[in-house]
Amino acid sequence: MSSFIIEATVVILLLLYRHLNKFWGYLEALSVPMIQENIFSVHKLVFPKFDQACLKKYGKIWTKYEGFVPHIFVADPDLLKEIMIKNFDCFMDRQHFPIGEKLCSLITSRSDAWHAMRKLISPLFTTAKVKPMLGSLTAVTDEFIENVEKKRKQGQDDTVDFKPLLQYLSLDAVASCAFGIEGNSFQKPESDLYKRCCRLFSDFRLRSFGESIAFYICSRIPILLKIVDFIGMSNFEYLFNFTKNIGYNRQKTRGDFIDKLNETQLKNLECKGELNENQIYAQGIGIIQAAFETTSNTMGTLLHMLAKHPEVQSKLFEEIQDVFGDENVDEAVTMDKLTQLTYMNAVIFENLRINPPVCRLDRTCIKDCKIGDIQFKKGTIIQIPVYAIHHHEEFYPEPELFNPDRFLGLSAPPRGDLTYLSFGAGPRYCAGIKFAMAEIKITLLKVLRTFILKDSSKTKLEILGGDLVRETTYGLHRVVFPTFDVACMHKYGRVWGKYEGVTPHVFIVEPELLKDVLVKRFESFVERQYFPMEDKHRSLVDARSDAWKTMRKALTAPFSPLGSSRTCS
Ligand code: HEM
Repeated sequence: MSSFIIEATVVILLLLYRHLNKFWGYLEALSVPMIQENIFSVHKLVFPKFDQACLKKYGKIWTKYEGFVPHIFVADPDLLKEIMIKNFDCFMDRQHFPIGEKLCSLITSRSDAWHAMRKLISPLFTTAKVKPMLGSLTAVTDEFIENVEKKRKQGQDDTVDFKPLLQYLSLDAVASCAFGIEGNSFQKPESDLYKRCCRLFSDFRLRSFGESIAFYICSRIPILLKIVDFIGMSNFEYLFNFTKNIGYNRQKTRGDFIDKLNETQLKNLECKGELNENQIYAQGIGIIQAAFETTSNTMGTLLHMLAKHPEVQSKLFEEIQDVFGDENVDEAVTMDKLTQLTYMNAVIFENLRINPPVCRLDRTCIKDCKIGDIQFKKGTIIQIPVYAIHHHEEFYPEPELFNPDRFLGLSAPPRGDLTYLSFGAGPRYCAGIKFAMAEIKITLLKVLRTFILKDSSKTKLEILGGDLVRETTYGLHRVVFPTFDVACMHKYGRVWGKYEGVTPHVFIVEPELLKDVLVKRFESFVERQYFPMEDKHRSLVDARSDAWKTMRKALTAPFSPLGSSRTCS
């Protein structure tokens, strides 16, 4: 008996040794740079910046072992095309986390389950499906604007921290459009739903040396991940029950995401379908996980970039005025109008290049496969350093420059060469892009019609370290000033008036009337607003009537008649 135990132990140890060593020497043989991981400082590591430094130092491919698992980092667009598109069947899955089949949504699903889930979810966020959601989106953005204004008044020096407000907005948008419920996040900012959504991301961050070490050990022995809950399983469980409850209690159909889940479950009961009940209602986790932080993060970084780049802000405002004129946005928003905002597309795409909310993508090799000189072994993780690719000089000259003109004329993000990866690539491309773009565009146009975003010493955007989902979280503070002119135009239309003391002032935005004042009837509006000063101090800028004519004639320098005010003579 005792010899049997010894033999069995030896066999088990040999099998374990063989299993753990199945990749022994694999990365070393690839003859590409291999890096060592500093396991003591993962909590301090800012992954996007670290990847950027690696790309610069090692070139477009580098590798490392995470425990016994080989990771290959690929920043080469041609190789990425092979992995993400041409050989998709060998690299279909994302990196696996042990969350169990019950809580597995489209995001975390693998192989056959992924096919069935994608078939279920893809048709739910097409342009035709997003159209009827525009009303709900505008209502949620109205509430957002009201709350920004409230916060601005409550705070000092017009500073508003946009981060939580944008999170409420994106949560309420998905709650109302997909789940058919009122999120009410602005009224109940500490709701369980909101807190769970935040924890989906914050629980996945390492904050200390101890957590770095614990995660290092647990990630090498996956069964421990189920005991030491690094993933935040209770958040997944909460969102699963949240979705199922809404599904079960739905009285009237609305043609939305929840109806689709219920419909699929009903068919399932009639004859067994490709997905079981758990897999169907787990999709709620995926939709919230995919929509919440990505969209709020994008809108936050966008507002940040616009505060830092007033020239882009003005150009965008002009485009919004061209498309919407003095129409009430709530009534005028249509998919067609949103499509006409082409400069806005370019601004959004450029912001997502500089600040991609998903800074790294990954794939697992599920079948041995050779591409070029590289033999990919089943079980290898492919890491795609999106942030580093987007900030690489070879792909984007002057990569740190915010230049929306790079994407002028594009109605969708570039998908040709794989140097632009904000929404991913290949068959696992983002399934909610149409919804995300509509939400971002409506928010932007409402913000810019109500406020002017200004930079201040408090304007801040930072990428937090130790983020294991590789999804960055930014702390955002901005200064906003509602502009009197913009607010009035919104309220009163293209012409309005006021008295300043006893002097009447007429404000004109109407282009035809402006043409009359500035050009056709120039003789009646030659002078700028009068400020008392001695005539001998008046230059061309403040000269009056005849004096102006004489000076203007004498000066040959180019001089534009554009001015902000004219006095009627
Ligand atoms: C600006 C906002 C968004 C960004 C930047 C974004 C980005 C991404 C990225 C990078 C991926 C991974 C793609 C890959 O692995 O190749 C992804 C996947 C996904 N996104 Fe989005 N997303 C956004 C908004 C949304 C919204 C609002 C929804 C839903 C309403 C959504 C639903 C999904 C789903 C379901 C997946 C998983 C697709 C699959 O695995 O087949 N996303 N998204």
